[in-house]
Amino acid sequence: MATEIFNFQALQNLTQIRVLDQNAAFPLIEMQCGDSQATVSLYGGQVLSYQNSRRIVLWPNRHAVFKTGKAIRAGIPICWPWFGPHTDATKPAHGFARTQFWQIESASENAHLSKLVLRLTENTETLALWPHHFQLRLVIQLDETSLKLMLQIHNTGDKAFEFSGALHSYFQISDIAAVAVHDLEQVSYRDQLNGKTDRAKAPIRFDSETDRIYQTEKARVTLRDNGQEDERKDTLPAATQINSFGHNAVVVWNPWQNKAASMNDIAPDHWRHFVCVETAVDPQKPVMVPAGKTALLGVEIHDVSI
Ligand SMILES: O=P(O)(O)OC[C@H]1O[C@H](O)[C@H](O)[C@@H](O)[C@@H]1O
Repeated sequence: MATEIFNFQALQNLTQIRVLDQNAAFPLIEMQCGDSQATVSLYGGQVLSYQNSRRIVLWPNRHAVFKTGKAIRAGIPICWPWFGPHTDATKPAHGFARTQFWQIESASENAHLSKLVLRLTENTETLALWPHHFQLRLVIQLDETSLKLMLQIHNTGDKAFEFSGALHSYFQISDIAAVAVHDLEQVSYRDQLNGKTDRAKAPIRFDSETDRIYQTEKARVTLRDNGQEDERKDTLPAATQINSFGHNAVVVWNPWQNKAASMNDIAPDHWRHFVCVETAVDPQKPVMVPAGKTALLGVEIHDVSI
């Protein structure tokens, strides 16, 4: 049954892309290419983990909660068709794409690339929350040096709709005190904690809760991690380049200790080991998609040497 719903047949004969357990309540797909590996959840249409030959790049969150109706806090949740709280408080924060089961549309592989395409179409639940017909396609491409996600947002209805949202990437870091986000200097941001608008000259460093919407269409943001060596002695200096497409904002978020303590899916102190740098469409500047047209929102992530 699950085979038909999720279309696991699309993975037949592939060796680099496989379903971990066809009968699991929350099916996971593993993708490999060379020494790179990613895990994808059909619930949420979500990359849950990504590592390259050198290190873990996306925060896999070993304490993530898998529960229908709740978003999985790990990897890259898809926030769509709105970002943040809805004006109608009965509707879920960050939309419904991250709490729906997606289907496999197609998959392919060669020695240099593993590619998985997931699909989500409107259904009675989504129509009750958002009265529009749509088809989302998430194209996930893993190669030896990068992970690329392209969300194709197709309006299959007969009138235009607007959306906001985010590819809400959680990056694994050695320690929040050891990282800096570069390339957003001089970009105006809205601070979600106090509603004020500001801009900064220096790269972003973290010493308290941070929740900012940077208003930018610039492609590149660099996350540098000085890799303070901890007791495990397994951290390295690293830099991740995050290239965004189709966005008009980049959100930078870390909940810090108190807020993290109120979340049942972040283990004590684990808030120190991730930072979110999100490829976003600002809810104050939604994107309009005319009937029959397609919009794109994408991110490509790779290491850069420092
Ligand atoms: O807990 P969630 O609903 O997944 O949201 C997690 C966070 O997402 C974004 O980064 C928002 O800017 C934050 O305000 C929010 O707290």
